[in-house]
Amino acid sequence: MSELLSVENLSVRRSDGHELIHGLSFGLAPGERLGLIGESGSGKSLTALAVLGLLPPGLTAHGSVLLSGTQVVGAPGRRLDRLRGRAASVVFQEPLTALDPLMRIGRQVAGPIRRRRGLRGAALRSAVLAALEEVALPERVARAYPHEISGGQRQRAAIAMALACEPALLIADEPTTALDVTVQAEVLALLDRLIAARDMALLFIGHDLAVVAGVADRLIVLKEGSAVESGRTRDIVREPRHPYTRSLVDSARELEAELDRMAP
Ligand SMILES: Nc1ncnc2c1ncn2[C@@H]1O[C@H](COP(=O)(O)OP(=O)(O)OP(=O)(O)O)[C@@H](O)[C@H]1O
Repeated sequence: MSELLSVENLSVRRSDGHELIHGLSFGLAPGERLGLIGESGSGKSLTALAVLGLLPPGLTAHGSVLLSGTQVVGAPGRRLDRLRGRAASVVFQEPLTALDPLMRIGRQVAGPIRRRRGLRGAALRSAVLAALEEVALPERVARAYPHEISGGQRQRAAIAMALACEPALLIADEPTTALDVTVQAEVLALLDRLIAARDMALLFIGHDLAVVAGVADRLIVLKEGSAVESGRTRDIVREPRHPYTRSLVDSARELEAELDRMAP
């Protein structure tokens, strides 16, 4: 299978030379689901941003990131603009970062649909409603401003915007961490269904093993900017080799046992 994303020896450095990500390598084929797991500050978000060529000022990527055959490291912004959305789009932890507070949801979802599919007028309006329906949002949400809907609905709207570009790869950076547990489960099930239906590849980032293992077929365990373990999710959960991975598995099991005890 040809690779959609090929990351080779990726490092991220600060301008003073301090390295935050140390030589990561991984690949993703169409339809594959990879989870990046690690504690806060382990470098998950920087990896996602480096893949999209979106590192904040002062940080630089080194190595190679081939996204749909285009080299992202060192590429001019214009070339990457064409790639973002189509090759890969992203859903962040906090949906408000993706949403404009002063614009109604319908207009925001319309933006990427117009750019990607060139629709206008009535055709654009019905495509927006279809996109909202796909993420189980009622029609009235189109007329709402972000602050008028719930956190779960905002994240669904952000997912609709990310999917409107029909990306081959969806990067989801802690997409449910800011949500209540029940809403979290609904949004995860929705993502799972949409990704399967569109045969998209997924790079799913999270700190909660139970959540990441539930969506990803393969895992990379990150610690202090390095991959300490990688492999099939099933194998890692059954037989973690690195002590850090073992601690993640143990705490996920403890939580599970605790929930079992609390269950009526
Ligand atoms: N703009 C920046 N300038 C300097 N250092 C940064 C910058 N952004 C992140 N870092 C540092 O890089 C390291 C990795 O950060 P990153 O945000 O990728 O972690 P993370 O695993 O995504 O954590 P979280 O789960 O809290 O989002 C951290 O030590 C962080 O302090």
